[in-house]
Order: sequence, then C-alpha cells, then structure tokens
Amino acid sequence: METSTKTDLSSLNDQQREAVVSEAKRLLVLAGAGSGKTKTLLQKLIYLIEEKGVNPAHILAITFTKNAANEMIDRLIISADTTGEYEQKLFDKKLSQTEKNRERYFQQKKYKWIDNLTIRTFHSFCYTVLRSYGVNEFDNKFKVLGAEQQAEDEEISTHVAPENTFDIFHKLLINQCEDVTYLLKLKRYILDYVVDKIHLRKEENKLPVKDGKFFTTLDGTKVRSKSEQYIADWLYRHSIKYEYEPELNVKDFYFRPDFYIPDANIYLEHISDKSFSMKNKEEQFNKGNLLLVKTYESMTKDSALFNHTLEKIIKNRLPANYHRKVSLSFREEFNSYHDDVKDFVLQTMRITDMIKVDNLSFEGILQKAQADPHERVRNFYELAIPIALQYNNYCVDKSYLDFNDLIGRSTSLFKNHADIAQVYKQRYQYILVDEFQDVNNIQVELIKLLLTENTQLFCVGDDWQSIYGFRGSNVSYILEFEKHFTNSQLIKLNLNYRSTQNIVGASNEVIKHNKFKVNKDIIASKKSEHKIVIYAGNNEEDNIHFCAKKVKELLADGYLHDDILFLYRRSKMFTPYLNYFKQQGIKVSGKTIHGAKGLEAKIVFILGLTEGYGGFPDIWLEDRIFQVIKKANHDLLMEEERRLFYVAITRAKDKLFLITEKGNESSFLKEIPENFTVRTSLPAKSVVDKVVLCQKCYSQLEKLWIVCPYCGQTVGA
Ligand SMILES: Nc1ncnc2c1ncn2[C@@H]1O[C@H](COP(=O)(O)OP(=O)(O)OP(=O)(O)O)[C@@H](O)[C@H]1O
Repeated sequence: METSTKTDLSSLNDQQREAVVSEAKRLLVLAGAGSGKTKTLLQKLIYLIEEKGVNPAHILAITFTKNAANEMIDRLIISADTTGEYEQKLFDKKLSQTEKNRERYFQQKKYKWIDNLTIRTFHSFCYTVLRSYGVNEFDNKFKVLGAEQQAEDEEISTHVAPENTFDIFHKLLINQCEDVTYLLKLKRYILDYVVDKIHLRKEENKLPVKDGKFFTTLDGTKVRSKSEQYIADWLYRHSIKYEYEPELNVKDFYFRPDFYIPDANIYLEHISDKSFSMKNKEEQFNKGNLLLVKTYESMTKDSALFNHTLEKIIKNRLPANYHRKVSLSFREEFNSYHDDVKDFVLQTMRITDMIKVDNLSFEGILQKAQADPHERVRNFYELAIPIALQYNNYCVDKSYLDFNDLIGRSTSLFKNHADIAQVYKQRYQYILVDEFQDVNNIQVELIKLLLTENTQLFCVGDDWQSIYGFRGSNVSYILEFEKHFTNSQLIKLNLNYRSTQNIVGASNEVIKHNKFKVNKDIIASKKSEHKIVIYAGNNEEDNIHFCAKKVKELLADGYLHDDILFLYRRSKMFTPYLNYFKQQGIKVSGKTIHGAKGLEAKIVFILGLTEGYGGFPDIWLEDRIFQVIKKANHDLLMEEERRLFYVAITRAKDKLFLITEKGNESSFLKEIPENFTVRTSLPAKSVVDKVVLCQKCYSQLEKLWIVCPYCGQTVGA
C-alpha cells in the first residue's frame, strides 16, 4: 500500500523508534507526560502501512474520546497533505467546528489509506459492532443513552434515545413511590442522610441546629431526638394529627409537653436519660385533669415492641370511627426536597454505572450491602438497587443502550458467538490503544476477546496520568501489564519535550509521593527561564484580579489568547473569572483538568488549589456507599488526586501559575520544592483603592506599581 507520506523515524528518539519498529505481539509504551506517546503511536501507524505494507483495513486504533480520534486523523492528514492547506484550515479561526469536521471528512475520503483505517473510540467501535451483529445479542435497531458523549460522535448522534438517563431514573423513582412503604422509607433516608446528615453529626458539631431541634420528621417538623422523630413518624404514617411541643398552661406555669394528639386528647412525654424530672409537670396534668402518657427510651430498642406500645396507648384512645385518610404522593412528600432527591438519583446512577463497569451482579451487591454494619449503607442499597434493576429492564424494553451497555453487550456478543468474534479477529491484526492507563475492566475484556496469538497489540499510556478511577478505570492494567498480557515488551519514554525544567522537576517531585506507580526518571528537554508562580490571594476576588492582571501582561508581552489555558476541577469555579475577564475584554479558554487530558498550552493557570471540598485533594469518593462495590482506601484515592494535579501541571509548556488562598493552601503545593517556585502578591489593594483613577491609568499603575505613594514601601512588581 502506497501512502503519500514517509515514516520519519529520524524525528524520533531511540526509545520512540524502538517502539515503532518493534515486532512484539504485546507491547506497552510507558511514558511520562509530554514524552511523545501520541507522536509515537501515529508514527507506528504510518510505519506499519508504509514500511510493513500492512493493509490499513487490518488496523484498529482505539482512543478514549472523539476529540482524540479526530486529532489522530488530523495529524495523519497533515502528514499526507504536502500542500499544507489542511493544517492552515484546521487553525483558521474563521472556520466553524462544523466546517472543520466537514473538511476532515472530505480529506479522509481523499486519502484512501486513512479512510480504510479504523480509528474509533471504544464506544463508537462497539456501536458499529452492535449495529452489524447486535441482533444476536440484543437488538440492532437500538438507541444510545448518555448525553454528553453522544454530542461528540456524529454517527452515534443519529440514533440518540429521546430521553436522558437522569430523567429515566427520576421517573422510575416516582413510579416506585406509589408503594407507600417505599415512599416513606425513601423520605426517611433523604431526611436523615441528605437533609439532616446525621451520619456526619458527631464529626461536625457545627451543623446548623435551630433551637436545639435537629431531626426532621416525615412531615418536616424539627424535633430534638431520634426517638421523638420515631414517634412523630409513626403518627404521620398512621395519619394521626399531632402538635409538637405545644404551649400549655394548666394552672401554675407554662411548659411544653413533647406531643399533643388532639383527636385522642392526650399528651405524650418521651422520657430519656437526658429528660428533666417530670414531677412538677405531672402535678399540673393532674390538677387540670388532662391525660398524659409517657414513653421511655428503653422501649425504643425494639421497634416492633415500640410500635405495639404506641398502637395501644394512642390508637385505643382515638374515636372508634377515627379515619383520617391522607393519600401520600411523591409530589407532596418531596415538595421541599427536590435537590435532595436529585442527589439520591445521581448517587443511584453512579452505583449503577460502577456495578456495570465491573460486570458485577446487582443482586450480589444488594446482598453484600445488607451485611454492612452501617444502617445508612444498608438503607441506601435497599432503596437504590430496585431502581437500578428497573432502569436495566426499562432500557431493554425501549431498546436503549447506555455507554457501558455498548461495551458490555459487545463483549457478550463476542463471547457467545465465536464466529462473529472470528470476523473481527481476522480483520484487525494490529490493535493500537491510546491512554491505556484509563481502561476499565470491561474494556480490557473486550480487547482480549479481539486478540489472537498473532495480533500485534500496541498500547501507550502513563500510569502517572490515570485519573478516571472514579469512573471505573483500573490503573493496575498498566502497572501489571505483563500479568494481563504475557510475554510482553515494555518500552519507557522518559524525555519530556513539552515543558521546561522547573515544570518537569516540580511534577516529578509531586508524583514521588505516590507509592502505587512505576518509577520513571522523566527529564526535561527544555531549559527554564521562569519559575512556577504561586499566588495566594486573600479571597477569590483577589485571585481573579491577579489572574486578569497577569493575562493582560502576557498579552502585552506578545502571547496570544490561545496560548493561555485555565484549568480547574469543576466548571462553575471558572464562572466568576470568566465574568470579570469579559468585562475586561480578555478572552481565554478554560477546561476542567479531566477535560484537558492530552492538551498543552504555553501558559497554564491552575485555579482552586485549596484544601477541602472542591479543592485539592478532594477525596469525595471516600464514601462507605461506594466501598460496597469497590474497595478503595484513603491512600489510593489520595494518589489519584495527586495524579490529577500532575496532569494539570504537565499541560504547561513555558509558564505555570498556581492559584491558591492565603491560610488555606493545598497540601500538594508543599510537595513542590521551593527552588522551582516563586511567590508573588498584588499591591495591597486598599492602597490602590484610595487613589481614584480612570480605568486606563489604573491598569497602567497596576502594571508599574512598585512603590506605595503613601509610605514608600515596595509593594510588588
Ligand atoms: N522526538 C521528538 N522530538 C521533538 N519533539 C517531540 C518528539 N516527540 C514528541 N515531541 C513533541 O512533544 C510534545 C508532546 O508530545 P505528545 O503530545 O505526543 O506527548 P504525550 O506523551 O502524548 O503527552 P501527554 O501524555 O502529556 O498528553 C508535542 O509537542 C510533540 O510534538
């Protein structure tokens, strides 16, 4: 097969070249950030076709995102296009993304050898497998669920399900709540663990407690103890009206008994070891000839017995014809708790996803959860698993496949139909996988089902950049590659072409704190002219002003808007920055760190380097609920957080700005030795504020600000 391009082995270093020409049937290229993994993989593709005469139709290259697949195709077209026109169009700001996609499509058709290659994401590959053969396993006229990813893939987007996953789960939950027992159990769960967060109470005494009342009853009343909550819930479930702590003055003084039940005309006091003596109050009841019933904490230990007691003392005193029918509905019950129900739905979706990624059984997980010592965990699964099972049935019924199903159904198709597997095994004699550190169990199973002894499997990845553990990826496939793919060859790439010495040095030092990794000595090919800048403002506003000021300076120094990239954990962190930048006429792009995988920029700002929620590290997956499915200890989760920080740092080519907050700095910042960094500060803002200047002079002054005009002190460059 003649390609119009030439393998440029001379542009590769020794290790990259060794990987490209290797004849190993199983090969892992284990590399550091910016060491040319993608470049090596592309050269391998070209080398196979051009030097080895491999028919492109026999090559399957798998990426994780549609963007990565497109980038691979773009780089192949650029290498084939001697006119340089395609590259120009690709970077032409006047062309829209749709126009660029169309151009890619035409170019791909023009170069037959590129068109004959299969360069796909795992999902789109499985999508075509199931469109062709799915009738043997499921239905080949299926629709795909999973909004964000679909948008990236034109082929899949033509068969998108008309509803989204969240709405399906939510709808199924509402239907399930027609069963009143389920409804009230769900409400109790949400009130306890989402609204009241009773499981966090011991550690966080700071939770807002109004007037000592902490526990929320099923009808939304705030009461003082779990036992009072139990009594109130019992009354609610039996549709018996009650007043909580009504004010009473019988004869001598005012006081508040725990409950009054008007239809039975009785007062109820629950006595715990914390209760004050009842003597004086009981006298008042006698004087007023009112009926008081007492329940005791010891009774609550056995809920069946306590129910029976309440039945006896309350129901027997209700009028014989007492019948207060209240029909409970999802809408009414959760009227004030929409967001909390949403959290429950999202958590149910997450565990459904985790169970499917690891190909586990839903019933098995329910059983395991029931043996958990914590009531919260047991209750969660008892409520969530029925919804997850209904979701699966619903998808079958509607012929929907979500992204896990696409892979799961393809693996079972290959397992159950050797003849179909054979078609693919024969077709793809070369399988190349990018970002191998991100594979999950079902993806590896799929790859294994496509291999014969003679297939060349070529994987590239960086264990230090594995950041999708929370979605089910399993870094051990790269760490223990040899165990999964015997007789494999390992080639390490350790020269970083992207970043300067300080950036590479800092990233090496940070990652050293991880134990679960392959050791690599990554060295920088570029010398450093700048240190990494750490800025700790007093608050977010300070940080926004600092970033705006720096961006203006960088633009004035000749950098382009496109050279500057802002990175953060969650998109909403960037919103206040963007708003201010817009006011200032600054255009910069921002990405979540997960979304910046594989990208690079001359200047990188990393926002939110603080401790705690939303900062670094933020070990949100450390919830006992997830541990039922996947054991993950604190140290391992911490390591993934550190890898996320590593990915962020290593996107920068020349200059790196780390933005934190005074007094609340991320512990990861301390892992960077001081000789790589410089700390900076803005001129004291209050000083600048006292000077009333026009905007133009203000920004001039900010830029040149060296000496405070009042005290003469140097306040910053
Ligand atoms: N042998 C080489 N000589 C010069 N430059 C190279 C070489 N190999 C790679 N590069 C350059 O280094 C940069 C990083 O390469 P590439 O994007 O392939 O790295 P990567 O390992 O996939 O990075 P990451 O995993 O961090 O996203 C690119 O700008 C690339 O052109």
